[in-house]
Amino acid sequence: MAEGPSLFANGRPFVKMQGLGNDFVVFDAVDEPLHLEPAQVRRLADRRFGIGCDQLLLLEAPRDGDSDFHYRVFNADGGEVSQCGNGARCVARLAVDSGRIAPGPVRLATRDGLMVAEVAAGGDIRVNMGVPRFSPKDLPARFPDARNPVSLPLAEGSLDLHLVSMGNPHAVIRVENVDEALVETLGRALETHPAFPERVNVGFLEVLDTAHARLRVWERGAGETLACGSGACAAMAAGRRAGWFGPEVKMGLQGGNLVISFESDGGPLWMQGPAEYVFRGSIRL
Ligand SMILES: N[C@H](CCC[C@H](N)C(=O)O)C(=O)O
Repeated sequence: MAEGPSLFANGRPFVKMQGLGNDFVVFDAVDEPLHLEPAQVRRLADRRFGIGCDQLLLLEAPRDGDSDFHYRVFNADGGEVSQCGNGARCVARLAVDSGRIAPGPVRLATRDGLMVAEVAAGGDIRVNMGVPRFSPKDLPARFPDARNPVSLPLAEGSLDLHLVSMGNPHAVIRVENVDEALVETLGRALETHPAFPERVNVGFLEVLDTAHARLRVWERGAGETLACGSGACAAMAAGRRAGWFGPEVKMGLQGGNLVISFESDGGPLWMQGPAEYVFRGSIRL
């Protein structure tokens, strides 16, 4: 089919990828740096006027000797953030397939720290998501004291919020049944609550047993997604700290399952799950 030469000439190549339905537009900016304004990110993420995604990811050249790549995350609302777990699996897959590095672990540096990803048996990707942090100031979150969970007064009662930072802020709420959780109503209200100066991702966690749970996440800057990798890690960390979980949990999200495990008590969290290509293309920015 004739491509309509002028329409696609000089477009910037991109790859569309997804992890359990959390979807991404990925630009490989290792050899050719790319600067995007928030308005450009919003348009690229728009499912009618752009390509469409929950987050836009940049794979960049390393900025230090301790990493193979620098990894940047932008939410659909155009804001740059410091972590995206499902996205880390996708850029790790792209990095391995790009042939730029020898087979083996991929060291991804973010604004918040270093993550190591590797291809697991069966083709999934495993990512060391680092050590979860529980001090409200790490999110940041402003509450009268450093207690965690915090009880947030609402018109119809109060909510226990389990606060976790995975490099990005999460508030986890335990619910009896995720299918009946008020994900949009509460998610939207909490995302922009003044207690969270940088806003917050809101997880709704249904504990099935010490090794199984279900989770829905209202994501900062993207709304409810089919899966949230850092949200699954935050929910596991909160549940482990509260005594609900053992050292490994199969976390059931709308888009599928992630396996989240602690390497040791107080140690880093590992997240394992799929990372898939959807299509590639080019677009004039
Ligand atoms: N909305 C998140 C970023 C993406 C997180 C999610 N897609 C994941 O897989 O971790 C935030 O603002 O921190």
